[in-house]
Amino acid sequence: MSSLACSPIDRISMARHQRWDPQPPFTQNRAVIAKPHRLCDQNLKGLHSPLTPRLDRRASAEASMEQLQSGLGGLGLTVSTVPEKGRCLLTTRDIHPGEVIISEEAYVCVPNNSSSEWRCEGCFTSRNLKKCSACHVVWYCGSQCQKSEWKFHRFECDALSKLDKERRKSITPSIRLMLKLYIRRKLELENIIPASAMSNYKLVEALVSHMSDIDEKQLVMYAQMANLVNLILQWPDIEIKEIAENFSKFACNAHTICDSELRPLGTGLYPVISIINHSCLPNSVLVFEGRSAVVRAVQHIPKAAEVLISYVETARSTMTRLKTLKEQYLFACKCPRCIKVGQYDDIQESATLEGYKCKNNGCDGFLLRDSDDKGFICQQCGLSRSKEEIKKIASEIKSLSDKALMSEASHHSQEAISAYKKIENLQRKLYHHYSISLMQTREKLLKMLMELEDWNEALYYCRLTIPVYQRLYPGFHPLLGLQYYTCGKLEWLLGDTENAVKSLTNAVDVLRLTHGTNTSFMKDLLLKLDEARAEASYKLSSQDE
Ligand SMILES: C[S@@+](CC[C@H](N)C(=O)[O-])C[C@H]1O[C@@H](n2cnc3c(N)ncnc32)[C@H](O)[C@@H]1O
Repeated sequence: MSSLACSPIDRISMARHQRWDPQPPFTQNRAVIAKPHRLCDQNLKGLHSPLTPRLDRRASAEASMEQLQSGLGGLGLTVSTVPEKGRCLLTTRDIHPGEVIISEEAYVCVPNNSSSEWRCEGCFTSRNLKKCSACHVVWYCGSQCQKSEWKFHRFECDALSKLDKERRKSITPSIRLMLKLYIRRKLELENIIPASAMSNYKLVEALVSHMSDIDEKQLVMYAQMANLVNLILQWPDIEIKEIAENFSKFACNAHTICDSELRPLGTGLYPVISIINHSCLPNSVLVFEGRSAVVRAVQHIPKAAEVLISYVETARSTMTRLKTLKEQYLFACKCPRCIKVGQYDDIQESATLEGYKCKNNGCDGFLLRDSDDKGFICQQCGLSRSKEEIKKIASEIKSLSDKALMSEASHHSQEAISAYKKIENLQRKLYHHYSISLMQTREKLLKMLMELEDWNEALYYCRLTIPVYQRLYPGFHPLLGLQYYTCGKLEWLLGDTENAVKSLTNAVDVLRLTHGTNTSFMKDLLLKLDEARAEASYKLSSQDE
């Protein structure tokens, strides 16, 4: 009773392994603003100073805040302000694990299209696409999506169609998100799209921009991008300075929209969910159902507690997380994990995740630099490893990585796999078995082997990653649930029903909290678990007979 109705490759997640891309848009990560090409003159004057506050603007902001509070009140939530963090979202009731805290439609969103990948403007699918025949920038899967987007695209299409071919090529998703933001504002002002308590331009105005904290280089980039937006729209009532500030808002407030398996699809602005602050030990998780953002509790959240999600990959050393948060979100995290920076436990954890292993294969210790910086000493057995030996292995890994990347680029999968296997071998000698780098290589192999439908080998590498996932993502983390799911699907496919039941059960235990149970993704998982259970009991009863 196998469920092999569709091809196995469809049944197994792959692209979420993209999360290790050096430029993440990964899951809860915020959007990365892509640099536009070939831009016109800059206008930096006064960009550092805040926009002139007007009295009427302040009054209407206060009114908008009151409406927001009443909208949130119905959900058992409230907005407050805390020193050092700014606004924050608090609960006014107990929230149970798995409960939806808030869900929000995108105020504006765009697919992350590039020169090599396109998605439908409406539903983000990459199948059966047709280009807009007027602007040649936007794609649709059919007339339904085209119709639903038309009220926005009407204006955008008109503006984009006037650009020459070269300039159209410089239209990045970030530029399009900004165009759509101004179009949405216009539609709201003209009452074509009604503003509501939980969805209006005032909420965008209230977002943090950090304009006075960002460096000159970044400002220049935002000014260039703002110029381009201004040039495209040519509307008299928008200021370059305000557009630049909105780009800065995107950088610390926009979210990467992902599918259920956390594969990035697009970028969206969710002004209410953007009130939620960060913790490296979050009590909630943000997932997407289509273009809607959904925040679910992953633990019990008592009344009057702050709702917290993670903006960054939590499976990183404290130093790495702090650096990323500072660079991208401009704050120093003081969450319960980050305040431990420099303490012995934290040093041990960082050295395990990102450092080297003991030379003695039987030893589980972690290594720290010796006092004269000539090498590293195992903190458990005292054995030392020289810098030269480490450098030698690291340089072998580097040249193999170059080779693997070249093979991948030229679609020589077998060559790439063989190079990655060699890398994995060397990394096992170099890094601790909980190392993130080693896990990334195994993820890479898992993904490539699944593409080649080598299920046995894929399962081998998948199983190796599970203990690392369990350590890196304690509690209820969607990535842990998804890894169990991949493992369960491979086991089921290979006829290892007993283990498939265990892995799929583990997946359900995590994912029902992070993803709920109503989506087609979850219904599919629950169905697979039922089928695996039925097959396992059938096998058992056949053995008894
Ligand atoms: C998406 S906004 C969150 C809402 C924001 N506090 C506000 O007032 O609108 C992200 C910004 O909030 C602040 N923030 C978020 N989490 C924080 C934390 N744990 N500690 C300090 N500041 C934080 C930082 O300024 C960050 O750039």
